[in-house]
Amino acid sequence: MLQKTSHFLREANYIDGAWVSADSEAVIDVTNPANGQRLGGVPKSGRAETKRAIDAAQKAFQTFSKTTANERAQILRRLHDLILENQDALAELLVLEQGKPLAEAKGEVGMSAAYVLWFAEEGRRIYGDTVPSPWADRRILVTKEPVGVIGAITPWNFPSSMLARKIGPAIAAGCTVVAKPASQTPYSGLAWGVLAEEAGIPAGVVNIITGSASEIGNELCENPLVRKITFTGSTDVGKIMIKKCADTVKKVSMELGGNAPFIVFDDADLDRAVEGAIAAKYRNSGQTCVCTNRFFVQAGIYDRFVERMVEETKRLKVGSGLEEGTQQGPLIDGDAVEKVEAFIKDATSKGGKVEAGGKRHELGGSFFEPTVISQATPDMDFMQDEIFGPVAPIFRFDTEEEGVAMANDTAFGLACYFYTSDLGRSFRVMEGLKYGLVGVNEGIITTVEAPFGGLKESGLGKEGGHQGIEDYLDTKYVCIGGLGL
Ligand SMILES: NC(=O)C1=CN([C@@H]2O[C@H](COP(=O)(O)OP(=O)(O)OC[C@H]3O[C@@H](n4cnc5c(N)ncnc54)[C@H](OP(=O)(O)O)[C@@H]3O)[C@@H](O)[C@H]2O)C=CC1
Ligand SMILES: O=C(O)CCCC(=O)O
Repeated sequence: MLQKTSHFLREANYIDGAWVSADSEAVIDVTNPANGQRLGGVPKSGRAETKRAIDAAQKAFQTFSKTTANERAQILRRLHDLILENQDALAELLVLEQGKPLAEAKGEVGMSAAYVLWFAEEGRRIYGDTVPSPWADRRILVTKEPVGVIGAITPWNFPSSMLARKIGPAIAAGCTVVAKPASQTPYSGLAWGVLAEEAGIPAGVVNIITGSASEIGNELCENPLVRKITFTGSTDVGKIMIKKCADTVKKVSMELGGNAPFIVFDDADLDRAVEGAIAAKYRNSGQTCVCTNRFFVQAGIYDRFVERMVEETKRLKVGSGLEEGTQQGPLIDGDAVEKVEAFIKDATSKGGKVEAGGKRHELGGSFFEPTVISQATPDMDFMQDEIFGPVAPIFRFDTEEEGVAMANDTAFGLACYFYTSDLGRSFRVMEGLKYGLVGVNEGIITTVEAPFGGLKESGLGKEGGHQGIEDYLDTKYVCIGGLGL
């Protein structure tokens, strides 16, 4: 382990500028998914610790919300520089607890820095409006103000960058944060406490707490001091949180599950489509909410596409994320492996054909072979459910209308992709797909400059882009009379 990595491996919570244990001293074990070995333990905090963190955030908000946008931009720039200075260490930490290949982890940490810089800049452009008044003697202003304390809950698949999308805009807007990282990958979350401390962010502005999901989640949702919940994770938990936030009428932003279709039309550039397909399917071993869940391929190109996908899938190097050249790390845990096996069993029992992979990898543990299944049909489970693993089911369709209808046949609406060389079709299909993110002849599209967020049961709100700061702001209408005009 790099010396600097151990500097970031904190086994305490960061509350009100101090590193503290759980009241009970209980810990949650954290293991390395590549070898099952224990990496360490983090506090198993609950309601009481969360309440203290919220109180600290509320106290800090009183002064932090009064800082200028420029001061906050400087803080965020320091944070950005620190992330980049420590990119290797933070990436190694991420690989150790999450398993993804080091190159992807470095990319994720780079993305975290990019979000922080983006919001440093956006914070200086929080403009209000002056509105033409219907009254000759009054004037109308519309101002934007930070919403207050933010509760942020993040998943294990992007333990660094999902916090960047929440802490970045919160600080830029003048809010304070209580964040709960996933229990399987808490170190990358706690590292934000180290970074905040070293960037000189005032105590109480950023608090990171690990522990019982339901206790911390309930306190964040129910405490009236928290004015907004931002959550990335499964749709099931997102729905619970939306309901819990109703009693205190909080703002909610939800980045939930996806069921991304990847449509390949007969007129697509096959090489480009296969390259995009491999990236969109197997990034983070398929454990990304924007990873392709279902490939829909038009009949005229179907066999050639399957053949090429199989060829490229078999080439993927599976191994520990820290090993040079690894393209596929382990899945997060044994449950994830069992879930993937169940999808394959269901598909093969209904006529699906395993063309590549299909079983646990010889490396053992939670390593799984990248898998291609042809002859997929809509009655198979992955038509509706998120696989979140390295399985590529390939469905066949005949007409454009049929392809789009199959792609839209889901409760989800996060990312979708399609490949065609026909400009008219590009617009027709783009407009017909009910998704928040659309890749046209591109398989990797996430960037800090663009609004990321789903439709339907994939979520509410946007992260990134100029839209990404809106949810951290309240809009206030001010009517000024008595001006003697
Ligand atoms: N959209 C996305 O990016 C993601 C989608 N998923 C999907 O969800 C499936 C399950 O993954 P999983 O990690 O269990 O996702 P969860 O939604 O369960 O976990 C995400 C975060 O929510 C927390 N959480 C869990 N239950 C509650 C609760 N009742 N109240 C408040 N917070 C809670 C978790 O804490 P803790 O870790 O302590 O349990 C974690 O921090 C995946 O297989 C995938 O299909 C998962 C992750 C990300
Ligand atoms: O899976 C997610 O929740 C976010 C994906 C971010 C990315 O595309 O880099």
